[in-house]
Amino acid sequence: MKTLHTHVLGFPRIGARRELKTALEAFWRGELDEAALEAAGAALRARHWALQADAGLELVTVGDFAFYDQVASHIQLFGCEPARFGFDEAATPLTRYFAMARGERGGHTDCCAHPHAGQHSGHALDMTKWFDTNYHYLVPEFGPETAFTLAGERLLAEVAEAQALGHRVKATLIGPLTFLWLGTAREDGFDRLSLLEKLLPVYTTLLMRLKAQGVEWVQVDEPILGLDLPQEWRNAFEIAYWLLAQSGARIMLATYFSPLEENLGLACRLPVAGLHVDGVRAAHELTSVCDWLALPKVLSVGIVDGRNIWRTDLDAAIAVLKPLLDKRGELWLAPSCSLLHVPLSLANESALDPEVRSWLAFATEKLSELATLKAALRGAAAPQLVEARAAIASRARSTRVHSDAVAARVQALPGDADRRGAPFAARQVVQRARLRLPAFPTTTIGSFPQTAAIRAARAAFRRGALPLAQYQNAMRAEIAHAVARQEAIGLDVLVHGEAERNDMVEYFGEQLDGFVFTQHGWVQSYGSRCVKPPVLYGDVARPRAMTVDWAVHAQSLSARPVKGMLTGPVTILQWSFVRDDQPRALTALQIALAMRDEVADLQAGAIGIIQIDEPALREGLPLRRARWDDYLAWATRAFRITAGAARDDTQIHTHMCYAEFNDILPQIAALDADVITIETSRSDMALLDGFGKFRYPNEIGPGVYDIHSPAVPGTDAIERLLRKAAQVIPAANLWVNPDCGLKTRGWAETEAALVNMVAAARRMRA
Ligand SMILES: CN1c2c(nc(N)[nH]c2=O)NC[C@@H]1CNc1ccc(C(=O)N[C@@H](CCC(=O)N[C@@H](CCC(=O)N[C@@H](CCC(=O)O)C(=O)O)C(=O)O)C(=O)O)cc1
Ligand SMILES: N[C@@H](CCS)C(=O)O
Ligand SMILES: [Zn+2]
Repeated sequence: MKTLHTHVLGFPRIGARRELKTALEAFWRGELDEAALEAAGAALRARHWALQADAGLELVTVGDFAFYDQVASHIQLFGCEPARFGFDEAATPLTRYFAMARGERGGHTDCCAHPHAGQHSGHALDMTKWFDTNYHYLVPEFGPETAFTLAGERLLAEVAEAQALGHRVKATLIGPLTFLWLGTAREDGFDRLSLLEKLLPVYTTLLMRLKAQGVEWVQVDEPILGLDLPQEWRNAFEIAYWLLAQSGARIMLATYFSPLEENLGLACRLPVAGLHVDGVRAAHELTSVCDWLALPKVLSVGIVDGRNIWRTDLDAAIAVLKPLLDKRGELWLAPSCSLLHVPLSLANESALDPEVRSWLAFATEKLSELATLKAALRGAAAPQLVEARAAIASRARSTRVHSDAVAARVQALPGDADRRGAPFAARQVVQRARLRLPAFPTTTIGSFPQTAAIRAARAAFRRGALPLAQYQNAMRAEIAHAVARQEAIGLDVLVHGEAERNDMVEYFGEQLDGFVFTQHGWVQSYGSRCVKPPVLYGDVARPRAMTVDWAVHAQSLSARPVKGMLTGPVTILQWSFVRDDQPRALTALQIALAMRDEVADLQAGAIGIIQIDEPALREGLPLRRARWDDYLAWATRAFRITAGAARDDTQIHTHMCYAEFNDILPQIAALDADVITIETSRSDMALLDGFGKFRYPNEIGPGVYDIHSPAVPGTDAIERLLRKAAQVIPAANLWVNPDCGLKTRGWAETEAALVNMVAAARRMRA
């Protein structure tokens, strides 16, 4: 008799109507107390466990819920809150949790971070990308003084909560090695791995407590097994899991996002009861894992894509799974990774194009796919299989996916389409003559505060309560307001402020052919902040100009240059759900061609400076270094093709934030943007050293203040950073700007900060 089980590694927690966001933000505003916030969390957990149980999952997953971030929850669970916060005994766990997440002044509002020498002791934990996803986690801080205790009871309480609702439980934990890997050393040279010895006993105690509480399986996530690991980290796995095995808990070791490659044998050897592998990104390894993983260890196959929203081709999946099942006699079926990275449900997507909708599966629909696969593999009747087959066939033969015009344009693309006319040095001369900017020109990154009024106007427009013309007038007034304030502040290069954009990617997706967008397809980006990634289903084309009217309007209001503002092809690709029926490189090229036309139209509209944002260029790097070159070649070419429409006297800017750039500096230089603005303030300009050493040839705007905090930087502090920057970059090539856009900030602090920034630039000129 063959055994089949279905499970999930994790489930979205934000709620179908972003109930978690609403509750959190009300709590932070002081409108909800702790008990009410806890009740909102419990209601979401109960609902999500019920969805899992209703889909026939024998075990519901407990421990994937977090009020802000699952890594932060582990910091509390293991009692390693950084001492710098100086929490007093009276502080409740939730107060401490949100202080770590948002800073003691509650200012953390955006995505990226680096330790900053000048920050106050209660500043928020650093935040960075979770592997190659658009989710951001809070970075644990480790040092020789770090101690671990089983401090948080929340996980055990959630287990009891699920059991009280009648569920059988699989608990989920981040594994000890991944937890240490994801952290940062508070002092240079400190080896995080040296903490393993202190950490393991706490894991063992926790595993024993979970077992005693009746938890049948514990999923322990070690996604770092898909990375190029130093040998000492690989060695540590054997010792660590031998010790954890002493707990007697049944461990399902979970790997995802990347093939195991040289770690495959190691993962299969570890003394655990089961191994989960990513059957989408590491499909080619399934046979080897099946052979190497000795029975009676359980193999869990992540056969349903947890990172994308397409329906699974169930026949193809069955063809993969059947031989594995025949060989092993037991198989667990799951999504490839946690479903945190996809929206919750298609149920409320009434406005979605019905044909495209039939091709999709969000988290809830992925649960049904698991159920159908289980039934089909058992030989039971699975009527859903028929419907699924029809949808897959409809997508494969749809004439809407392919456009002859797009294919012809790609085919006819001249070999030099990714080249500007003259080299940078010559362009710099003509741009300087045209723009006549002072030394240390000041600018901002694009967005100004997305105020409640702006969002309310857009919400009213979408509801049909505000006519298009009135909405457009409201946005034009916001743009005029932003331009006037920038002139008053004394900035040299202005922006229109992006008031009309819901999101820097969704906005373009909505206007391009080949995309559809959802009404409720929210995916958590960090904390309460969400994004609604567009769905890129077909060949991309630009039916009409997307930003020109707004930019020309802004430019008409000022004699100073206004930067046109575009999102680059790699970032649009990276932050959308993209088609899986052609290489990402080709999709990026199609987007690049559409954005190239926008560059040409802005230029024709007399916009002399155009910024093409590529904050996701670094994030798109494959997790394995061996694949970097291929990715970087097509990604940088896509950018250059977009920029390639610019004349020599049109200045092309690009912007990147939250990334470690030093390992891809040659490729950043190869973008050949005339100016790059990057996030550097939180690293105290350390990030700029690489650009200096590399002798980065073009102009640079190193961010001089952190936009994640409401704190207003002083003129002296900004000047200090600029002087530091001028030591590594020729002063003639330096721009002055904040780290990133200001959309999450309020106007009062924005204005005060920019006034100081302009004053610092003037001092530098003097
Ligand atoms: C720069 N970042 C981005 C990433 N990915 C993107 N796709 N976009 C990005 O900008 N990844 C890395 C970082 C992550 N940083 C952020 C920062 C901020 C947010 C954020 O604020 N998200 C908003 C949602 C933004 C949005 O789409 N707004 C829409 C809808 C607004 C809305 O919720 N409306 C309400 C009604 C409001 C009212 O009546 O007043 C509703 O519809 O119910 C819009 O402006 O129209 C968030 O709120 O989470 C995300 C990532
Ligand atoms: N132009 C965008 C870039 C964000 S990374 C903004 O200013 O918000
Ligand atoms: Zn940015």
